[in-house]
Amino acid sequence: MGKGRSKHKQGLPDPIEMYHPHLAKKRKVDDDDVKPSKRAKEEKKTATSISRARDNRAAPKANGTKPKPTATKPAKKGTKDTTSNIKTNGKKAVALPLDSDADSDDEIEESEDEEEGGDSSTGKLAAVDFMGSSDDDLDDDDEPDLDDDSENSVYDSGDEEARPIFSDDDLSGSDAEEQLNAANIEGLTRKLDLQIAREAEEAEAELQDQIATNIGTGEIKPFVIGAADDDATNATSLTSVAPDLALLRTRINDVVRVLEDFSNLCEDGRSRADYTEQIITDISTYYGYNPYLAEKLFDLFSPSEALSFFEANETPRPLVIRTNTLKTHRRDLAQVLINRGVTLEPVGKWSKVGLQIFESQVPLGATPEYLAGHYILQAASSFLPVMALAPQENERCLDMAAAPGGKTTYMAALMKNTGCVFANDPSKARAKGLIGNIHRLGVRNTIVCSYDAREFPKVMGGFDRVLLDAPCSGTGVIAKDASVKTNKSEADFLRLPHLQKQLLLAAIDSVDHASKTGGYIVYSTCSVTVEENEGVVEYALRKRPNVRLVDTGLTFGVEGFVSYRGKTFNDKMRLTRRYYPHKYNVDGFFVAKLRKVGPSPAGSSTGPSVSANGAEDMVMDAVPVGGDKEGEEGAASTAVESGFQWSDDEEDAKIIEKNLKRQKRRKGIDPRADPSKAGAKEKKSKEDVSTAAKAAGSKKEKTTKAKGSVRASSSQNGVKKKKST
Ligand SMILES: C[S@@+](CC[C@H](N)C(=O)[O-])C[C@H]1O[C@@H](n2cnc3c(N)ncnc32)[C@H](O)[C@@H]1O
Repeated sequence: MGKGRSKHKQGLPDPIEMYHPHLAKKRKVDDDDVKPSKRAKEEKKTATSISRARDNRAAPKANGTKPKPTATKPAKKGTKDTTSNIKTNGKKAVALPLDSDADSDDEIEESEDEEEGGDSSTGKLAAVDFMGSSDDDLDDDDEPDLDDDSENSVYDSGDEEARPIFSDDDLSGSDAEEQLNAANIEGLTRKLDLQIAREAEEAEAELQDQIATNIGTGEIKPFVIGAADDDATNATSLTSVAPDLALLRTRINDVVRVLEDFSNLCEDGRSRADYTEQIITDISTYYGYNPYLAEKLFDLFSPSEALSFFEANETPRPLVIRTNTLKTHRRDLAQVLINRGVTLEPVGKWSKVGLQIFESQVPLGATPEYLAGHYILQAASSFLPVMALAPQENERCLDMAAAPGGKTTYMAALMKNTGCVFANDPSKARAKGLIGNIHRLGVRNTIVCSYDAREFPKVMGGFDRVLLDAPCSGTGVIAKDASVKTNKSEADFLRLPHLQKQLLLAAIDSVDHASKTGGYIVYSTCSVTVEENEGVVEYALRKRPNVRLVDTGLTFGVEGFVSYRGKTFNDKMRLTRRYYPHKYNVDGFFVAKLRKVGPSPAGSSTGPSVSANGAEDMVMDAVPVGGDKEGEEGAASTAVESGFQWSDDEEDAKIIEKNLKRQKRRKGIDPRADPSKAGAKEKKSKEDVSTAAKAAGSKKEKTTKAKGSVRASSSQNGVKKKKST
């Protein structure tokens, strides 16, 4: 487990270098250069190897070919300290910076800091000792390690110093001088040989580089489009069923270069659109995307950054676990897992609960600690919306789309099992996983319910904070689910934003603007498209003038778009945060935080006027699981030609109505049948919700009762609810 995974730390990264074929190739030469361990020992380790390691680290990915990319392997960020299973971070001290962050939002973590002694240096030393103490049976050096760090190590094991080849102590008098000369000559000759060999290698690599990319001194223009047009066979070979991937890759690189220096490199008579069209065709063939999605994703970035994004989607993100602070401390968990043969390191300074796993001798989903709920396997980026939400103790919070509960259980942990979390998910199958996680992790302040969240304001409101981690197209998690490449069509990018907009309005309407401690809504998706993110937030800002965008409080992330392809968004959209795999080595994600400053407009707290059974069908279709052929056809009729489009309310309504009718027909229900019958079904469906949700009441009149149950739940936890509900 963990082998072959990227070893780059997640989150706030070292400076990112965008993909560049030359650099990549050069870097490969450098990498090869340092490979023979003999040479590594001969050369002085310190300054040179540090700078080389840094260079490597700054280039998380490079040129690659499919299906087995020949890419330079992502350089390892950390150096494995052979005295423990903790990775160092290119620093001399092996200290595990556990919980060294000054800010603290949770008592357990604070107490950890206190335990470490207040003095940060002491704390670090303690951590060193702690890690060192567990080294005896942890040395996995015997294990053939594909990801052996030694190549890129900044330091070898421990603090072992680089020893000079010649030591004064070994030599004396003229004998010594002779020996010295002989040794010197031998040493110098060897050094010279190595240097010559290296130069020859570099020259060869450069030559290959030039041949592959037609770069030369920059005077030769890539002849990419004409080449394909003129030579039908060549064109076919690049785009046919079995395309020549190496050639395709070369052409992609060349077109990127042209697009980034268009006035100098374009062929006569060729427009930017010609090149763009070419590269999108090539990218979809090379990486296996449908052309619609390839274009949509390509448009988000500069050409070279787009290539980095597509490339990053070809490799998995590191495995991360979140410490369940309801049951343990990260330091303790780390130690136990290290003892089990897990190589890990804190996920980054930005999180006090995440551990990034590099290697494991045991299945992490089946350790006693896992079963006891000491941790949950959770992608690093999915910590972020909860951190932005920052739920407080004793608050009443709603997780609108909660299954399988990674975020719900994190919320409960931050609230220290006080107050109340309503965890909602309309998919009963997925809700089972949610309930399982809640039990395993020892969460006691959460009520599970199963509504179409668009109905939530009708069911109950007055929450201090609402998290809407919306169903989405999953364009941020393509590395995890490659089916997204082919099964997301234009129809999905119409249908999903409609649903997301309605869900966001419902989230806003469920919040108590007068909350003493909160009044916040966090909207997140694991998608990077603008329609599902800024587009949805913009719509909500327009429809609900009683909300404002506020700072997410997250310490890293790219600013959201304030304008995109001719559409201008609210100026505050820059407060939203985007996360990209190629930039932070995390899943693609979007996080926006809103504050409700006044009551929602009268009559606004309703979702679409649909029956519950119809709504549930809609919900199921909205869950990101493959393309719905029927849906595609239906929505395609309203689609506009361009790759990027905005829909209005009228369009929303039409699409929803169409979908509902179709779903009813599929179920054998006449869509024109008497709605009162649908009402009967609605009643039945509502009877199905979990017992806890029933207590909350499925009708508005029952809201007061539901709130009573919330109070009961809170007091069960021995906590007095501050705020009157
Ligand atoms: C991105 S997943 C949520 C992941 C979850 N927040 C977590 O961290 O484990 C989106 C969820 O939205 C749910 N969903 C789909 N349509 C919905 C709707 N209309 N109302 C509420 N939830 C919905 C899906 O069942 C799915 O579980």
